[in-house]
Amino acid sequence: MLASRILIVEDEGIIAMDLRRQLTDFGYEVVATAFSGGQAISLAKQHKPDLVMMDIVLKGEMDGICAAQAIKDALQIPVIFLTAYSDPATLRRAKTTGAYGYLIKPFRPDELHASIEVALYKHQLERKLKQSEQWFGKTLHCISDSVIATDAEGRIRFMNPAAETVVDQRLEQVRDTPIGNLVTLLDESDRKVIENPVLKTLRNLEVTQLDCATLLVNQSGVEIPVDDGAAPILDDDGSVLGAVLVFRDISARRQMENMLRESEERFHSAFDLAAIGMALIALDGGFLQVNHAICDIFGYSEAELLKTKLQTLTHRNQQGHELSHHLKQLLADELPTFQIEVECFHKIAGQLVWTLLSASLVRNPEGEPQYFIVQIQNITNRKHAEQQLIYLATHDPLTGLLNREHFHSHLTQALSTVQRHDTKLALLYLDLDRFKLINDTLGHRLGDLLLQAVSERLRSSVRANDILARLGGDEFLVLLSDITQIGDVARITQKTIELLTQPFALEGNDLVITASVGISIYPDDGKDSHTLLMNADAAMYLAKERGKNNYQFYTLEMTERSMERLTIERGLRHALVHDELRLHYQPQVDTDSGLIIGAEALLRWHHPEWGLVYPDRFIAVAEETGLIVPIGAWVLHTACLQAKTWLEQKGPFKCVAVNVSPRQFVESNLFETIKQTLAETGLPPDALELEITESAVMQDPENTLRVLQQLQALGVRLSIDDFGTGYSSLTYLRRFPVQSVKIDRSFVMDLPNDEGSKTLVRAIIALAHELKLHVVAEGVETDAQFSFLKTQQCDALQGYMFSKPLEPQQLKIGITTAEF
Ligand SMILES: Nc1nc2c(ncn2[C@@H]2O[C@H](COP(=O)(O)O[C@H]3[C@@H](O)[C@H](n4cnc5c(=O)[nH]c(N)nc54)O[C@@H]3COP(=O)(O)O)[C@@H](O)[C@H]2O)c(=O)[nH]1
Repeated sequence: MLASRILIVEDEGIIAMDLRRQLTDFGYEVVATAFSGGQAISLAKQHKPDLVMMDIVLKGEMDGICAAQAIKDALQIPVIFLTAYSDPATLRRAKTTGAYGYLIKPFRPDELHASIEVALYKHQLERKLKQSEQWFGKTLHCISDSVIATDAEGRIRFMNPAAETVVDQRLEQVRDTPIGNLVTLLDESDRKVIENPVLKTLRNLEVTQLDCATLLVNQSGVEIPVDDGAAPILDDDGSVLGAVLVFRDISARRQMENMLRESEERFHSAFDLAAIGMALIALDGGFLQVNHAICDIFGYSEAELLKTKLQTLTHRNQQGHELSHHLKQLLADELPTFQIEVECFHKIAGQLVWTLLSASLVRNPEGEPQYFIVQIQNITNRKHAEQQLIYLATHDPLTGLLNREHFHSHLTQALSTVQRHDTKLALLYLDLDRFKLINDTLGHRLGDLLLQAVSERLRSSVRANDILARLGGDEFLVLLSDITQIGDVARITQKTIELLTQPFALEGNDLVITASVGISIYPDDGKDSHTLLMNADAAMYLAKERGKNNYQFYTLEMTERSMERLTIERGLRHALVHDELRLHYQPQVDTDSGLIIGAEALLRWHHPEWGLVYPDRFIAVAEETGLIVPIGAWVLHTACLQAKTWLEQKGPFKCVAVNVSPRQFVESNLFETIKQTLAETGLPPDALELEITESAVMQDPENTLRVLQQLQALGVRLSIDDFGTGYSSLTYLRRFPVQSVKIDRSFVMDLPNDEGSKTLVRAIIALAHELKLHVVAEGVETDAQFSFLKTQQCDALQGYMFSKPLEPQQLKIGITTAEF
């Protein structure tokens, strides 16, 4: 332990030396000896001793008392006076310096030692006390709680800055005033004045805590909510020194509490009155709190729902599993919130409710999950509307069968399944025969009813897992799955065709219809939906070509035919634009005079690579694709222009015959086209003869009749081509306004040897003449045929015997058969 350091102030050298010796003997360190007051002050500043031993009477102007005062003020170093004087005046002066000892010379060494030790101990105690006071003072200065201390009479002795702010007074202004004068306390509930807790504490010497909501009215009259309490300050012996009042401005806390309460109220009213369902749900799924809307959604009362768990209401389908998964993610803090559409059970058994469910998790301040907040909206109507839209987008509205697009996705799906199971699929492409005829003659309403009835029959003819679709018009698709034997496909198809041929009784009509079916098999005829569909279509075309009302399996040749058809279609489009079409003319000669009285315009295609292409190769494609309409218009215009030049030669030439295909009747405004062509070319109407086949008439008799009547009124001549090949020729001869019939080449071919042909040709000519119709025989190749036809008084003849079809400049009008 270090020796205490002492400064001696003594102007008598011997005494000073003696004192130094004594002090050293006691174990103190004498830092210096001063001989005057001034020297004492400067040495004290220099050495900062623990104690000063100060003589009172010193040489010089400053005595020891003044020097001690200066040292205490500047350095707070304790001083012990050493003096030979003990008169009251000196003692009084010495006392005012707060001296730590007063030794009267001469003093004993043990007296000196004891005085020094007491002084040093006392100073040390004081210093610690001061430090402690400073520490507490600073603390009180910094804390946000208000502290007011009073003496035992309740007079204010201390106030920290926080208290000064609340009461709106400085300590200096209110020191020693009774605490009751400084603050007034009110009970917030009844606004009655409450006794200051300090006074109660001083009376009872107990801690007083105010338990009511208290308002402190400060010096400015401002009311501040506080929570406060007072405690007595007791001396070690238990005597009361005063009391301390501690209070806190709780305005901010109140504000927070109010905000929280309001927010809770808002939440509760929002919760209860919300138009959408809201619920607080426990972590195990049990409903903790529900509002009216959620009860309405599920049909349960609040009490019933509170006994229920969310998982018992939700469907155990994929969305139900997703919901459970998302709730777990919320618990694991992997999601902040989520929204999901879930199908739920209504209280009414069997009734399902579609809901949009949003959920988030509430955690306590420690982060532990408490409960879920769930919002539930009833979206059943929207879902039904969506389902309706999906249905409309995927189904044919007339028959309720799948539409083309949706069938495609079903087919693709079926293909991927069948690929895994290594089985076969059969795709049936079914087209009703002559449906158009029914539609046009009996009206679209009946046509629609027929399509619906056909759909029903198709439904009844396939198994539940087979897929049916309507492609549009009168085309249907059937996908037969799990095929093991191709024979089964044939049987099912035949059964379906037969089923469709049973009459349909619709609105008093017994309608008979047939169907042509093309079949493609997976994987033999294609491995993807597009190829299978294309090939079934090709097979269906063959079924049509083979007389309709039958089915055909796809073969490779069909693809070749399809490719050919496609190539021709493309080529024809090109030909139209690039002027590759030509007309050749085959003369028609008067049987009696042998003069050329007309010519049939026959279409040729001068293909840049293929050379001359005959119509047998492309007319069918032109008809199928509708290209016959623009091509036919071109033929009409070209033939009329040519006929006009021949007419102008003033010879026997009467008219040009132009073939008109069935589709021109159906798809173009044929009458207008012809009328305009005649007007543009200047050809008289009766110099134009239109050759229409019986099939054209049969496809749409009503419409054809109407157009023919218009054309007749215009003055155009009409001829039935290929006469005799159709089955209702005679009927139509009577009904239609034709001027001419053309005996088909197939009857002329076997003349005059074949008795049947002879009989038929004879009958046709007789009948036609009976009806005042002009008769032309085509395909006349031999003299024998010519002689027979001449004998039968056939009016005109056409055939290779006279001329093959020629380019227009080769045809010499006015020459006789003899000159060919
Ligand atoms: N819609 C349209 N059809 C047209 C048009 N041009 C022709 N066609 C039709 O194409 C079919 C084939 O015609 P084509 O190859 O020109 O054959 C015609 C004659 O060349 C052929 N014919 C004439 N005389 C004889 C003969 O003595 N022997 C024999 N083997 N063939 C002969 O007959 C065809 C004319 O037949 P038809 O029309 O029935 O009078 C054909 O069906 C044409 O109609 C067109 O512009 N539009």
